[in-house]
Amino acid sequence: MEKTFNLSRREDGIAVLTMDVPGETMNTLRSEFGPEISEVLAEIKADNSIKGLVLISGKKDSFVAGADISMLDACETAEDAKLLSQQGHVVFNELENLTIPVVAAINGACLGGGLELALACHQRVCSLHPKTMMGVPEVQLGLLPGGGGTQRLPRLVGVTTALDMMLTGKQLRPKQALKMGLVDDAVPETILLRTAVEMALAGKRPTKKKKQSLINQVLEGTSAGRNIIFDQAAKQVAKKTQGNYPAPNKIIDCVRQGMTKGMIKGLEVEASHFAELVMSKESEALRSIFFATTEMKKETGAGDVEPEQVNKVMVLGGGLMGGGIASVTTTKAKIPARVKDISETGLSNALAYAYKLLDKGVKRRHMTPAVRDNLMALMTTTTEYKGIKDADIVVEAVFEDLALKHQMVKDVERECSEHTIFASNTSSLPIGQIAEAATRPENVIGLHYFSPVEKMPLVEVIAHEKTSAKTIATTVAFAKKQGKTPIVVQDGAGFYVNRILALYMNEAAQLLLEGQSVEHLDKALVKFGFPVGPMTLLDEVGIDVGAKISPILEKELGDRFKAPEAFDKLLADDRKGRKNGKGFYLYGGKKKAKQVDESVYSVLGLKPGVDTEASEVAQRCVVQMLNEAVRCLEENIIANPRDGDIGAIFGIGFPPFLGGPFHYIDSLGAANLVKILENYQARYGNRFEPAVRLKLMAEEGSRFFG
Ligand SMILES: C[C@@H](O)CC(=O)SCCNC(=O)CCNC(=O)[C@H](O)C(C)(C)COP(=O)(O)OP(=O)(O)OC[C@H]1O[C@@H](n2cnc3c(N)ncnc32)[C@H](O)[C@@H]1OP(=O)(O)O
Repeated sequence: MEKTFNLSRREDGIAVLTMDVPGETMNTLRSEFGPEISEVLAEIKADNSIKGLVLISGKKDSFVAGADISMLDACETAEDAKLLSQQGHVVFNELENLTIPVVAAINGACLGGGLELALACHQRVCSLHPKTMMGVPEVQLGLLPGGGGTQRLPRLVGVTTALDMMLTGKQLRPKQALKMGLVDDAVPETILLRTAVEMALAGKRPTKKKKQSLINQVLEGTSAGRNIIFDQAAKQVAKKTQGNYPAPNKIIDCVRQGMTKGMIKGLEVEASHFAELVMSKESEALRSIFFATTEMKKETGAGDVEPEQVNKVMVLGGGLMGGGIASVTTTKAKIPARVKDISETGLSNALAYAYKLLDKGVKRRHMTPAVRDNLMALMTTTTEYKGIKDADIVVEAVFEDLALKHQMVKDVERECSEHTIFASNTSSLPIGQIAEAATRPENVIGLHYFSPVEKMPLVEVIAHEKTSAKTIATTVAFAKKQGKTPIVVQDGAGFYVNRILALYMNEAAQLLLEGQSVEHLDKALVKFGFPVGPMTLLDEVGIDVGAKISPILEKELGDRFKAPEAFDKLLADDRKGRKNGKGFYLYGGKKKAKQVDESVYSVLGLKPGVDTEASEVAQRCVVQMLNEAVRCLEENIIANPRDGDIGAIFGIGFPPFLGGPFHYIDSLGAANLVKILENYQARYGNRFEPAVRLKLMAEEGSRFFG
């Protein structure tokens, strides 16, 4: 079998151990490497001519991406997982206990177990390559660093910094890593190996500890101080996770026990907690998201049709969405974008949007002012159709008005080229209706972004029946260059995400009208696992936007989408939400904590009654979303349950620890969900009628995933 580790000896006495997993684009750690690495370490220990060791990756631009997640998925018992962690401890301890200096030379992704491997070396030097990132993202998989990271990281960079890294899973750039003492040097890739060799030749030197503030020295230097840190961390975790994610508290416990009772005890606790987490349903759900998104990275959205190159983009409309779309085009995809708006105000908004994003990067030292200015230069503006003849794709982000979009289609076909794609950012209008104005309907597609554009990873790529495969493939590739996760959905009012969201929001509105308070509704759904509650979301999206979409959905999809008429009173009272400072909550006040605008009850003619059980409130809203997701699948709006899960998680923040609507239905059981829906149908009406496919699955006892 081809070896993963290759040991080469240099004349200066430094040995270079190169890790290069055969046939893989990334190095990952697997238990099968155990015997091979132990053999190599024994060879190194036995060879007195070796004065030092450099560990480097044989991959082009990645070091080690962590433990092989598929290996973790294959664990059948907690004992299997615990053994993996313990094996890692043995190998990393053996590496750390070598008497010769060991230096990790890091170029590219150094994540999870990969960073833990580097932490077991005596020193670390990384390259300044754009892909060089270091972090322990295990928490995003519902796990914890199980290769000694919970013990070595705090001892290297301090408890506070280590907890921040482990509880957020943040990935650090070279200069950040150097500043915090995670690495001893950060150098151009061309001299990475040479620098590592020089460090090894210089002999073992403890990594320079970063200077800590006096208060941090006290907090971290005493058990009482550390307990304050741990207790604070636990409070923040409870607020952020609402108790839905077990990993963060286990991370805190590993660090607490290790710092209190020593590293050996800490490693024991780490292996036990790691094992429990590998077997947890939350981690299984989060790992499924990793596998899904990794698989989606390779898909063109149109089979084996190759995308066209997009070299120039035009954005019609410089508003909130247009500004965001132009910004991610220039700052992420690094493609020139020309923004057209009818007013200079709109154009300046788009420029300001991009500048604000980029300047944040400068302030965080992620980029230099020169890079910012170069990227800003990629965005140009116009109030005329000038300088767009060579646009490869035009993204329109104008008002949700069909006639206006028809005019845009005609303008673009007149002013641009025959190959130019017309992509509409419409959130609800069927693309087929927009394409009716086109002489080249094969070039018309939907490209639906979510607000805020720079933060929400999902885009829906909506093909109408005449959209060409080339248009789909080109649009999908373009969205990926913008850093988006695209799902290809079929044409239909509300497409997928807004369609399942609409029923969820309508049910929240019904509950409000039944006397539930605004804050209770929001707290119930946040407790369930959503990032924000439905009333907050309506304020953020815009009550007027919701009111515009509802009738379109009701007309196309049926009465179940009928929004409560009482909500018309909100618009009559000019309540649009955050955008005009008047909605379910108060805006513009000095108080940090959001406050409900109590006057909303009188506008709706309500007196809040007794808030019922939060789980019941959440369930009524969520089962509406689940049921409609199944309908979207049976109508082929979405291609498969995987896309439905990713769309809901990345588009509206469906709780990731549940794996998405379809994974959640599997965990609930189709029969159980049908029973809940039929119970609600009897109590609240036919809007709860179970989807046909769901009833069939209930009868068959089938699941969406194996
Ligand atoms: C011991 C404990 O601490 C446990 C751990 O270490 S848990 C693992 C922690 N590591 C991670 O969570 C990193 C996961 N990977 C990524 O975030 C990304 O892959 C990347 C940032 C490293 C690279 O991203 P990108 O350049 O977009 O490349 P792909 O995502 O497409 O990945 C390329 C191929 O590598 C495979 N891969 C990457 N990481 C892992 C992993 N940890 N386990 C298994 N496989 C991994 C990925 O599946 C791709 O494989 P393919 O055959 O090319 O499809």
